[in-house]
Amino acid sequence: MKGKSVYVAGHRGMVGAALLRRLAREDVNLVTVDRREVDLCNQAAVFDWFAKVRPQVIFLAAAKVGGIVANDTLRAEFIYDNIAIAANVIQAAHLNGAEKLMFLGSSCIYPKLAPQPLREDSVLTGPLEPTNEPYAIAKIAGIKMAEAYRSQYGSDFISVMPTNLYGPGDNYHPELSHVVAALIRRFHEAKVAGAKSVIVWGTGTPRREFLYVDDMADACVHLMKTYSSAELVNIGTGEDITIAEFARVVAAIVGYGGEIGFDTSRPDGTPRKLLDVSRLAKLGWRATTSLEDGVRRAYAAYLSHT
Ligand SMILES: NC(=O)C1=CN([C@@H]2O[C@H](COP(=O)(O)OP(=O)(O)OC[C@H]3O[C@@H](n4cnc5c(N)ncnc54)[C@H](OP(=O)(O)O)[C@@H]3O)[C@@H](O)[C@H]2O)C=CC1
Ligand SMILES: C[C@H]1O[C@H](OP(=O)(O)OP(=O)(O)OC[C@H]2O[C@@H](n3cnc4c(=O)[nH]c(N)nc43)[C@H](O)[C@@H]2O)[C@@H](O)[C@@H](O)C1=O
Repeated sequence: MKGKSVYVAGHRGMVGAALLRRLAREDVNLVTVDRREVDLCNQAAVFDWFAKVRPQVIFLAAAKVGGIVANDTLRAEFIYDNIAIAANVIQAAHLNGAEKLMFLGSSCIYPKLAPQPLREDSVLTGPLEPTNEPYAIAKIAGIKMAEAYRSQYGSDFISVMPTNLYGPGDNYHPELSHVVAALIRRFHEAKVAGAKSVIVWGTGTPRREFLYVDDMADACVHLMKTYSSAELVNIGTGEDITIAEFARVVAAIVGYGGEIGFDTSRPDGTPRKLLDVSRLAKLGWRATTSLEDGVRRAYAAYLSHT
């Protein structure tokens, strides 16, 4: 990467912004472009911009992203936008001689009932979780594109599968966000209002693995520098927690002392999503931010923007 032009697609998003923070410590020429100038769903705009700028290294961290309800209700947008973004950027990278591209997938590409922890080779071995099937199918298309361009053209395109992420720059929308941001906001608002109880969606029994976004960015930069192969690489902590336990962690950090109830009319989604991170460990990287520290930092970032 040294001295190269490095394009972060999605630089205003949670992961993209963390990548910019991390890449500021590298000797690279950072390139970004605003969505109002180049809509990555627009093939002509993407092709024109790439032909002009010709970035050498690309982190593809732009996507239509959201929590379980966003995925389940905006199903057409999740499949269309994510297929279009992956197709346009990967093809433009190829046409303009990019030296390396990293595609960001997601742990939701693995079958709903795949053995845990989820190994990279379990992709396409069974049915997907219905709430996020459109998003997962689009992400699988991106993975398969990276693989196909590597095998047909010899392109150095790699794919990483992050677990559930959180941190500064997260989306705090009450309905459309992921669970970490949703609970930080809900517990904070309950504390401020002196509310007696807070409702958490679902049964509280699903298990999730959470990775702090600056750890995610560090893992991406590490792999961009050191990894060149068709096989996927999971990025996570290797540890998970039930949603009920997680809600208690957030409540304690926010300082909310009331009751916690569960709304079982809300979807649980995948019963468990824990990544097997042994490949990543062999490649020389592991997460360093504990869940408590990460949630503390995320809460501080939330407070500084409210
Ligand atoms: N958050 C998570 O828990 C997880 C995320 N991932 C993956 O990580 C990557 C980053 O996610 P995250 O940072 O959380 O998501 P965000 O929603 O925070 O950021 C997404 C970024 O993509 C940009 N974007 C979306 N659509 C377009 C478009 N049509 N044209 C140009 N830019 C566009 C957005 O631009 P703008 O800000 O201008 O709207 C934004 O900067 C994604 O690939 C996601 O699938 C994977 C697993 C878990
Ligand atoms: C990252 C990943 O994110 C999505 O999948 P998900 O893991 O199900 O994500 P989630 O964070 O929205 O929920 C995690 C768990 O938490 C529970 N939960 C409780 N209370 C709230 C709550 O208030 N909000 C939300 N969103 N969830 C809640 C919720 O019921 C579920 O059991 C994918 O669609 C896909 O986009 C993807 O890749």
